[in-house]
Amino acid sequence: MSPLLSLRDLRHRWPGAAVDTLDVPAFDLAAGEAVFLRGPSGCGKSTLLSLMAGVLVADAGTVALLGQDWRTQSAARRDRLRADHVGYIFQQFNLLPYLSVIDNVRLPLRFSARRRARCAGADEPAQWLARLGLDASLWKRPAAQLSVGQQQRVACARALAGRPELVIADEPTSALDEGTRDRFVDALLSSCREAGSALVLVSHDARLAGHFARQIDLPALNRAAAAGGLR
Ligand SMILES: Nc1ncnc2c1ncn2[C@@H]1O[C@H](COP(=O)(O)OP(=O)(O)OP(=O)(O)O)[C@@H](O)[C@H]1O
Repeated sequence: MSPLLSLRDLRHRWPGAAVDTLDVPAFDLAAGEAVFLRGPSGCGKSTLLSLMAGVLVADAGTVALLGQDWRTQSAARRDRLRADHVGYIFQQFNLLPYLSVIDNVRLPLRFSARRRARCAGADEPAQWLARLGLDASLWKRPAAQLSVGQQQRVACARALAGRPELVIADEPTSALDEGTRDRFVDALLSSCREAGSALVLVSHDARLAGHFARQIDLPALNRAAAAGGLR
């Protein structure tokens, strides 16, 4: 079966930089697979996530999601592909603060007919909130009134709404305390399994790696790091 996400001979250099940030010969992610991506600060983890989601386009090589290379798509087509197939959980959540919790979770469905069609029912956004342990008394509140841990659960429910094939999480636990962190990662992993979504999660926190069957050390994968370009 062809992979969900396939990288081949990927090269990326930021404008003005003297060396490549990333030079990755090969990486495949299967449908529904969960991967923990780690590496020291500045090694290119967030850059790689942006390339996987088609937010950035590689200078060379292939980054294909569902067989479609981001580099050969127009900007409008990339936006469409991302809205249809990718859920993104940001370090600072990026919720709309004055919108209610439930409307934040519904947002991706407004931008994607495909994700609307994949919803198990009209109340799927509410089901993800419940699944992630967010009390129903909070669902109509503006997102800004929630605690950091609660907002992070809303961000996960939003990423999962409409069951995108790929969920990307960039340091989603950095604002959480230690006890909450393990529970949060377990809830995210089991929710992704239930949604059938693959997960790429980046964290500095090596202790979280134990939750994942597959772990990737980015400097080991990245020829630019081996060449001494970055570090
Ligand atoms: N918008 C940008 N413009 C130019 N250079 C950038 C930009 N974003 C990142 N970089 C550079 O690319 C390299 C990798 O940065 P990136 O944010 O991907 O690393 P990271 O591993 O995610 O770091 P951290 O763990 O600290 O978040 C760094 O040298 C950084 O300075």
